[in-house]
Amino acid sequence: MAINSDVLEVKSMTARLLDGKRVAAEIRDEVGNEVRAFVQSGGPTPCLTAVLVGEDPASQVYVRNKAKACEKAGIDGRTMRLPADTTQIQLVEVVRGLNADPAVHGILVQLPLPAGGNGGQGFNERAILDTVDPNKDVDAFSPVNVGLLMQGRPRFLPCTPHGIVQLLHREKISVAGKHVVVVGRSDIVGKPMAMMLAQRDGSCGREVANATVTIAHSRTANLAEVCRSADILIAAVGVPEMIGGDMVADGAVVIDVGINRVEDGAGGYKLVGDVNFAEAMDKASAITPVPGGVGPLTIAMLLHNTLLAAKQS
Ligand SMILES: Nc1nc(=O)c2c([nH]1)NC[C@@H]1CN(c3ccc(C(=O)N[C@@H](CCC(=O)O)C(=O)O)cc3)C=[N+]21
Ligand SMILES: [Mg+2]
Repeated sequence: MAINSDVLEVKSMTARLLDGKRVAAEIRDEVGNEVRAFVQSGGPTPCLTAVLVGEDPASQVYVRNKAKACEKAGIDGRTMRLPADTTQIQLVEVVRGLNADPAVHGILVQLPLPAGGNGGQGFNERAILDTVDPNKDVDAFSPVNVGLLMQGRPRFLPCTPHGIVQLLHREKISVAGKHVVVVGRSDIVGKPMAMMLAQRDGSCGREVANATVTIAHSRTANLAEVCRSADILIAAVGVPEMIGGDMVADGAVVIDVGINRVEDGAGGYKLVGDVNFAEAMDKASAITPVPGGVGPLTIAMLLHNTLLAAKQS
């Protein structure tokens, strides 16, 4: 008997893979070209300084990746390594020193700060981030930059949400009029992401705007149902594979922001997202992988912001 797909009603589809790694490489090349042109025209070599407190293995990997990416783009990428027993006052002083250094255009305090830091008391993270000069705040974490973003006149766009905007734009996925569900309400991803996609015009990056946005979180009632109502589902919760196939509508676009290190059963670890990839793959029309999705875009947009900071200095 001939197989007639209309009759069989083929339910399972395989999603298009959104190759964040490739798009990030494209953006890094563009930034590299702009850096060269800027320096050739007499501008200073853009300089990003990451402050790394303690020896968290994941943070070491990220900071090393940032330094490598800077170098390739012609950006002076520096890392200040401070011991885990650095005090709050010392860390604030380090940030003030970087604020005052005209050779430094971008400052990034790598998070999380070590839990037992500041002589066992833990750091006041907010106070440290608030110390970063808003003109050098390439993470866009400072209250001034969050406020400017909220008002639709951003100075810097936060790197992870901006990376997602770039990915959607370059993959020609329109958000206008669509229902976007952002799962997670962090200051770093969830909150700014929702704001950026809902804005009226292109102020927060390209033509990615005018979405109808729902922010869902751990206290959302009927979370699976809310997620299933999304045309575009953005998962930023930090819980490994929390978003199952039952939470994804047929044909939805799935953006997985999670970077979770879980044991691989062979004594090592592997990276998984917040989305159950295999399950979501059968439902979604397009999906980002982990690794190779949103993570590399975050770094590419950090380079972009560092160039912007140098140009504005
Ligand atoms: N002040 C500050 N700014 C940040 O932007 C910041 C931070 N602190 N703390 C940690 C998070 C996390 N983050 C990532 C960046 C790149 C990858 C990345 O490149 N991921 C690769 C895999 C890397 C790996 O092998 O671990 C990928 O997804 O393909 C992941 C995560 C930036 N963060
Ligand atoms: Mg999936």
